[in-house]
Amino acid sequence: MIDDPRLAASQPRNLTSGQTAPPATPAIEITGLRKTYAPAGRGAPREALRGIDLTIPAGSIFGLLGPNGAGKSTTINILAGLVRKTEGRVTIWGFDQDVNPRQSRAAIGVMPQELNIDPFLSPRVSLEMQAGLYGVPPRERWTDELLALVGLSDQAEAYSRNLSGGMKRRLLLAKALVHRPQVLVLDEPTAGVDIGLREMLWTNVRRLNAQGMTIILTTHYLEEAQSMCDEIAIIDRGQLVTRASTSDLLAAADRKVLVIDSGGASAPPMPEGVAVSVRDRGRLAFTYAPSQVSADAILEALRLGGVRVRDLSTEEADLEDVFRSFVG
Ligand SMILES: Nc1ncnc2c1ncn2[C@@H]1O[C@H](COP(=O)(O)OP(=O)(O)OP(=O)(O)O)[C@@H](O)[C@H]1O
Repeated sequence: MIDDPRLAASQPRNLTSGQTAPPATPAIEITGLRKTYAPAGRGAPREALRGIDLTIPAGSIFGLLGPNGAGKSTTINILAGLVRKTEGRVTIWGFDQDVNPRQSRAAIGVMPQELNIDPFLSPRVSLEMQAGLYGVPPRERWTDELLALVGLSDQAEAYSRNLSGGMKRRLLLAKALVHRPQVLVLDEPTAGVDIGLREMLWTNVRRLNAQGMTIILTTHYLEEAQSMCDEIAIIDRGQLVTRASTSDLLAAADRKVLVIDSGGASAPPMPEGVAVSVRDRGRLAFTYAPSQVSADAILEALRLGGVRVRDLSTEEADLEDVFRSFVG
């Protein structure tokens, strides 16, 4: 069920000018969220969300991760008011979606995955119309600033159908910001985009976040989530499997790699739990769980085996390891 964005509240909050401090309440509070899609034809109903509880603190850059079909888009579409939840409670910037639908809608802006742009409107007209739909009075609009922010000032009057795919994405970001939402949701914003657009996006995200905007991000690029997000939730098959700060998740991954240049010597017997592989230029890589085995034990095994260590480096776990440990 698609709701009409014209129902949104007409009170833009001047967050990006730094007027609104984050509230004591979280940016988003989700409790017992369930979504069952009605069956298509004679098929079975599809349970996309099976009881999600999630709190997203104000001011964070929050990553919502999960494999295909996990329920990320369903969650985001419920937050955006585009999909009706089956059960549960959703609060955005302190406003309960069911009690204060207009205020909760006005507090959130969503940059969707799909390029849903009217081909016959220019970026300027698109932004003005979007601002109108959100009830932003003309004197409070920031169309020129937004066009500059996303690097579309030169294309402001062009037909949107003549914009490149990357430019359309820039316009989607600007559209999500017309009503100066406190919470910005980016649904797979960098899927298939070039490096220039990525950089523009991350620069803007960091800038908006520094000004107090809460950012929620879904992405399949885990290195991007690792570098951008303070906190991460992983969902799988409609359920929350973990939620923690990025640094705590990485620390808990319990995986390290010790890489040595042995001058071509092969690996001697290793303590239990150490996996050996060969890297480029014959370097040996020892993967181990720091909670079970110390680097010292590996070096001692090398010494006992008569292997000289010419050079040595270590690698920490990354978000990919964390992700794999939770969703296989
Ligand atoms: N409109 C719909 N009607 C029926 N089932 C749907 C609908 N939208 C999503 N689903 C189903 O709900 C489940 C969750 O889908 P969702 O799109 O939320 O996952 P996702 O985590 O965003 O996946 P992806 O990373 O592939 O975009 C999937 O099984 C999907 O097939």
